[in-house]
Amino acid sequence: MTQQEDQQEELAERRAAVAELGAAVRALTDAAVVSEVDDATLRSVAAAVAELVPSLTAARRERHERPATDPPGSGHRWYNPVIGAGNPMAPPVHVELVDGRAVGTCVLGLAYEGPRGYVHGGISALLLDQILGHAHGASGRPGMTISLSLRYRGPVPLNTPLRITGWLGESDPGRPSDADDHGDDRQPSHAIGTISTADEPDSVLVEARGKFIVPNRKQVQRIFGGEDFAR
Ligand SMILES: CCCCCCCC/C=C\CCCCCCCC(=O)SCCNC(=O)CCNC(=O)[C@H](O)C(C)(C)COP(=O)(O)OP(=O)(O)OC[C@H]1O[C@@H](n2cnc3c(N)ncnc32)[C@H](O)[C@@H]1OP(=O)(O)O
Repeated sequence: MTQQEDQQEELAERRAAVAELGAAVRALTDAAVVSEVDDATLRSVAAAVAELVPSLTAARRERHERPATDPPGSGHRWYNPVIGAGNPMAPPVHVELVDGRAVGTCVLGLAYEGPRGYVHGGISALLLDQILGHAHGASGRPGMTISLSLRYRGPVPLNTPLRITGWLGESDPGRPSDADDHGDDRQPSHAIGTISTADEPDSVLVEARGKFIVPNRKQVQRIFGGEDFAR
């Protein structure tokens, strides 16, 4: 095996282990929010879970440090709170690009509840921000959200397969392209997204409009310390 194949195998192993833990803790979170067992059982589970923490934090990363799952250039985000298999907070949403559109699918359990039986509006905003980000990134230039507005048209049901779609709209027509010495065109992109159930994809429950920019070199330096933020 070449050294590169060795590294690929190691990375795949790491990602599989990370996804395994993510799924197990996600299941624990779901169990914690649906559980109606007696208080003594809740307390004994709490104590058992607390005992597990030090075995994970024995080797830890800090803010700005890359996890082993996301080597430079991979563009991966295994702990992303929406799509990351390693993040128990993430449903996770599975995203595919279909004809230039980003299409996400997921089922949200009771951990994401807002109105009883339905998804919290902030969670809908989180999913749409992500999917708009994918629609923008599909153009080859991943960016950052500078504005996001939502219209909640109908309640989004929990425990129901959902479909989240994002695509790019027209850019600001009147805005001059004042390309500066950092080489960006400083034209925010407009992205549009919707959430519906998988069964009724044409019935829009939430609609989002967002603007994205590609940070220029100075901004990347200021915010991310110069590292290519999207890779
Ligand atoms: C991020 C991860 C990427 C991972 C990629 C992986 C690959 C997979 C692909 C895809 C999936 C990705 C999915 C991610 C989805 C999640 C996205 C998020 O949640 S992003 C976090 C929330 N957003 C922020 O935190 C921005 C916070 N805002 C700022 O930091 C500043 O406002 C900033 C840097 C954007 C501009 O600040 P100044 O001080 O440099 O510039 P000023 O003076 O304020 O701007 C003047 C005008 O010029 C525009 N402008 C500034 N910079 C621009 C630029 N680079 N391009 C175009 N216009 C720009 C501004 O919008 C403003 O316009 P006006 O007055 O509002 O109309």
